[in-house]
Amino acid sequence: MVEKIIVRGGGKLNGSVKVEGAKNAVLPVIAASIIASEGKSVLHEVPELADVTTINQVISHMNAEVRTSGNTVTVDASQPLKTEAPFEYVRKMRASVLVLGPLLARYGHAKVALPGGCAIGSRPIDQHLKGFEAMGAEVTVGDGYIEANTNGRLKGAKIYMDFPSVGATENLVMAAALADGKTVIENAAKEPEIVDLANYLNKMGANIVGAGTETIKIDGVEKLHGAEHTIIPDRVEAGTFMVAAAVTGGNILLERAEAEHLRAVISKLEEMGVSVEEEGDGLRVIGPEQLKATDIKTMPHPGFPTDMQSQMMAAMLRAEGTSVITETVFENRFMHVEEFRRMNAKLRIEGRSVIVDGPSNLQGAEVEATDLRAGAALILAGLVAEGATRVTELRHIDRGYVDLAGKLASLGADIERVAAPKSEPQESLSTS
Ligand SMILES: CC(=O)N[C@H]1[C@@H](OP(=O)(O)OP(=O)(O)OC[C@H]2O[C@@H](n3ccc(=O)[nH]c3=O)[C@H](O)[C@@H]2O)O[C@H](CO)[C@@H](O)[C@@H]1O
Ligand SMILES: C=C(OP(=O)(O)O)C(=O)O
Repeated sequence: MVEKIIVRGGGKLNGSVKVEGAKNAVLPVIAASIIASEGKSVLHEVPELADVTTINQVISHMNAEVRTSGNTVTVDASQPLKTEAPFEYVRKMRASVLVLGPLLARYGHAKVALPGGCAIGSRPIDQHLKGFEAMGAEVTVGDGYIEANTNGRLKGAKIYMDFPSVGATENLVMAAALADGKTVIENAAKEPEIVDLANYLNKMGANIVGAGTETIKIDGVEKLHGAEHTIIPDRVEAGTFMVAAAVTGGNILLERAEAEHLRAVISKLEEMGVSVEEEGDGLRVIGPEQLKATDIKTMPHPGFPTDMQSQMMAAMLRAEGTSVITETVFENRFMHVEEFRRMNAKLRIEGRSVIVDGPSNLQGAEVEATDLRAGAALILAGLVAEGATRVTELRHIDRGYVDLAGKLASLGADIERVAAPKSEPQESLSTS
């Protein structure tokens, strides 16, 4: 069914929202669950997202048994698995490539469709493949597939990553967990989701130290077993609701939000005049009457996260003065700028930066979610625009947000998700 979200700008948002388990933590954790040759894994706080359905389909296709009950997912991968992930899944979700490391480590073979480019850039996976090769795998790319093979176990290796890639770090940590000997990954990504994955793997019997720092050391073991694990809260979902409070001058309690994971976002919001205080197991966020301008540069963790760039741009549109936002992680993550312009936003792209002349007098318009965070950012702008904003291409938003419209409505937003008339063009399926 083709749907759209209609949001009408107006009041301040008030109330509380529970933060879901993190999309970017649960995807590698479910991928990692297929390494276990014994026992089941029981995963808690698994968000009901389209991407979670996709990764579950990928591993079910390989013969893993996946059971979902509310926010708990049980994975039994103890039976022999197929070692291939076809294009029909990888085109829906690039994170499907995270099964490469576990399959290669457990079976010495993996064949995964090559992910294409996507709305935010070309996103190569050379750092993943370079690491597998350093561990002794032979990697070939052809006919739209990546195929990796090794004779016997992978070998522990010293790997220097040219850039602290999140996905490459995850793939290599999973592969190294079952390798013969010690692996040291230098210039590793330090994101909280890497720490969550390492904690889960250690519960499965792995021997990983240093996750969350730039050097991760892994002593390979011969086999891993299923384990019970609770997924960390989603810092990007939390950050998105923080911006909702900021732009509307609202007062929102984010239950289960983890301040430690959100340092950069919190300090930038504070510079803009937003109050953020720890309360209970979460964060209370209070927006000011008038936001102030600020400058932001996206960086690998603990720098400012690229996944919050477009939402912060929405906040800058409401801020007094000139803000500059610079994207250094992805080559092309400004597709939302044109959509904001349709809403009468005053902003321009200069190279890798966007200059925002605030505050803009935002007006509702028909806009397209060009990627999942861009979609969220357009809704945030719609919360403070005059009239109705209609956001289409919701499949992107559904990849990463559980019932975003429903949660905002529960905080007092005038927002609804409706079926679009049949005469409108059907959504096409493209690489995410
Ligand atoms: C499922 C998941 O967790 N997705 C997150 C993950 O994506 P993902 O793991 O794809 O992001 P990476 O950290 O790998 O990519 C960052 C940059 O490095 C480049 N690169 C990456 C790998 C490689 O082999 N070669 C290469 O050139 C990419 O094109 C990109 O420009 O981290 C990103 C950066 O925080 C987030 O925006 C995504 O939400
Ligand atoms: C870019 C994102 O995700 P993915 O890497 O899954 O495309 C995101 O979560 O903002």
